[in-house]
Amino acid sequence: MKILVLNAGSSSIKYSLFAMSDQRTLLTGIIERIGESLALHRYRVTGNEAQIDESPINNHKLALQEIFSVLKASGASNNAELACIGHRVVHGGELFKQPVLINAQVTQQIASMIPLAPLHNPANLLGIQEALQQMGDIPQVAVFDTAFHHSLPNYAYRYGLPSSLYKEQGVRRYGFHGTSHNYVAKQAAQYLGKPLAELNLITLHLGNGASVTAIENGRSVDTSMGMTPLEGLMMGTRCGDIDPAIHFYLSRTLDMSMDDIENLLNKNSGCKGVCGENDMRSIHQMAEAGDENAQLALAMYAYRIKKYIGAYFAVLGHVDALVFTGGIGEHDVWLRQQCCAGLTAFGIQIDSDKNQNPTHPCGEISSSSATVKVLVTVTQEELEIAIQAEACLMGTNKTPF
Ligand SMILES: Nc1ncnc2c1ncn2[C@@H]1O[C@H](COP(=O)(O)OP(=O)(O)O)[C@@H](O)[C@H]1O
Ligand SMILES: CC(=O)OP(=O)(O)O
Ligand SMILES: [Mg+2]
Repeated sequence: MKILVLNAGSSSIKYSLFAMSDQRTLLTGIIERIGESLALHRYRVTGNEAQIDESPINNHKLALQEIFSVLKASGASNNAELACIGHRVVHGGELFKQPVLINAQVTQQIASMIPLAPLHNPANLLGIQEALQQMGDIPQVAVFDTAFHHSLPNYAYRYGLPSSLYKEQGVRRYGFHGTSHNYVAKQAAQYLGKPLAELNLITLHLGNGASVTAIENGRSVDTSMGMTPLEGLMMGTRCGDIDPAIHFYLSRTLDMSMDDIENLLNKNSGCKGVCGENDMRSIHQMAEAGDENAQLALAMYAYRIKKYIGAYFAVLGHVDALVFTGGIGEHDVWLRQQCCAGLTAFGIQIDSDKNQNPTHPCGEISSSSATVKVLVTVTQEELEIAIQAEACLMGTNKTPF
């Protein structure tokens, strides 16, 4: 059985084709900068050279057409062999606690959640619609970022706002990156040789978007992102936790519209707002060259993570392991050191040699005397989506959370 996974973001689409018998990747690619003058398409058919193509791709529809033509030309699959297409859908609200086979009603329900995820759900829906046009009646499965966090207790997911806003408008914490938190938690359990249901973990997904999750006995009990992916850690371009009164202040003193503020907080804040750059590798280069704003952005980024580690220690009482993942969590040696520094009282201590070069796909970087393991795990959101889509398709899908 082969499964194609589409992870459509606002300006990029990642895709992977898997052979499910041994979870092998047959083809994987990403189109970035969709809508800009030159989009960048990188893909690789396993066993062949990576291909890079720069050309204008004006919209998601064209990007998807390109993906399907690569898929067909690669010979990696044809329509007959493709069992289903799995989609990452960011917001599933309270409706979707597990993956679901997509039909017209599900599509409409995902659309109804656009106000809760205006930057993500429209792109996910486009992916679904285009796949339908391109591939006809091949089954499609939606796998939700929010699903893993359905186990949050009400005192963790409710905001201190009037109950009617929760009951009538759905204003609550949902949490995101659930597929990744779930995947790396399973990897950590395997590494530690214990059932996930017996483990307390703090998982840190640090990519362009970033979130931390407190996992108690294998279930998510708190997470840093909120009603939308804007809350929590400071991110590449998103502000994370801020005083909500800043909104009124910006509106009254700078006459900013709601759209201006939304754009500012999502796209021009976080590291980009502080130092003008959102890519962590570039921020390090700037900091090393003496740029004080870049140095400040790094210090703020690490400090926010450390505060959440402390908070989730208090939530969990006992922690078996911290798990770093995402492009930054997997690669940024300095950052891992920085956000664990000074936490020996919690049992956290990093071995700086191991931290330089953690083993893949799951490496331990804590010192041998530490009571809390610190792990670096490569996340595979697309593979996890394929695994969950297969279970959904085969009807073996049980509510896992
Ligand atoms: N070697 C590295 N050191 C520090 N940061 C890195 C490194 N490699 C990638 N990153 C950072 O990872 C981030 C992207 O993470 P990724 O998980 O790929 O993003 P996405 O959320 O889009 O999946 C970028 O900020 C990038 O700079
Ligand atoms: C939900 C979210 O923040 O996703 P991403 O990190 O892909 O932007
Ligand atoms: Mg990622």
